[in-house]
Amino acid sequence: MTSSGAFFISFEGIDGAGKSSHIEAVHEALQQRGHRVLLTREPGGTELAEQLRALFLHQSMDALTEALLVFAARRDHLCQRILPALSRGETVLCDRFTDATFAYQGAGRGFDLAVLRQLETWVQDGRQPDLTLWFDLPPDVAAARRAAARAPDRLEREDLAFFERVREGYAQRFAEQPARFARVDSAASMDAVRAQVLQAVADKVG
Ligand SMILES: Nc1ncnc2c1ncn2[C@@H]1O[C@H](COP(=O)(O)OP(=O)(O)OP(=O)(O)O)[C@@H](O)[C@H]1O
Ligand SMILES: Cc1cn([C@H]2C[C@H](O)[C@@H](COP(=O)(O)O)O2)c(=O)[nH]c1=O
Repeated sequence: MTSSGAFFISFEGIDGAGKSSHIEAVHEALQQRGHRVLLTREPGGTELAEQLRALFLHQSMDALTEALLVFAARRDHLCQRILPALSRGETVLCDRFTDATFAYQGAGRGFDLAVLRQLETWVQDGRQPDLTLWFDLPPDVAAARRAAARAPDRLEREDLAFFERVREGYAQRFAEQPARFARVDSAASMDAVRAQVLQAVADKVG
């Protein structure tokens, strides 16, 4: 929590795990409790970062380029939107943040974690979410949900083994920083997932 009483909450998980389906419920619950809320996403959230997102999702590139693009987008997003919102006392709900980079580029692509840690330090200067909701779901279930919902983008065309590694990457971050994370069993029904999510937010925000 910042000195102004605002919270920074991130939503994480493999593609199709259910983040987007529940972020709006958190938004509404916090607004009903009187919070002013910034709802945003990564990569994205600013004009520049949204342009980087379009490149990231649709152009092929190597893992270092992926990492540099998402951290460049993150730097702009943090400086232009997230930090100013927190300073104004707004609570920030962010659909993905740096745990995604460790999970996708680190665990998924096998990119050097030490380099990612260095980039994380330069770009964020110690700033981490106050709470990270990790929507955890087996990759085969997530793939079936995605297939029923939409056409895949570049990352979503990766195979199940890739998403197993990404899931393991999230589990690793969870193990390293348990106080920051709440694991959500995303295999449960929509209503049961929403209840877990709202409880985790209430436990943190009060
Ligand atoms: N608990 C659930 N039970 C059944 N279906 C679900 C559940 N949660 C989400 N879904 C469905 O799964 C699909 C993917 O969900 P959603 O778009 O919220 O995932 P996501 O984590 O935001 O994915 P991405 O990160 O790739 O955008 C949607 O069609 C959604 O309706
Ligand atoms: C922040 C971030 C994201 N990604 C990947 C994860 C997803 O496949 C896409 C974003 O799409 P979504 O529908 O908004 O979830 O980008 C990544 O690989 N690395 C990152 O740091």
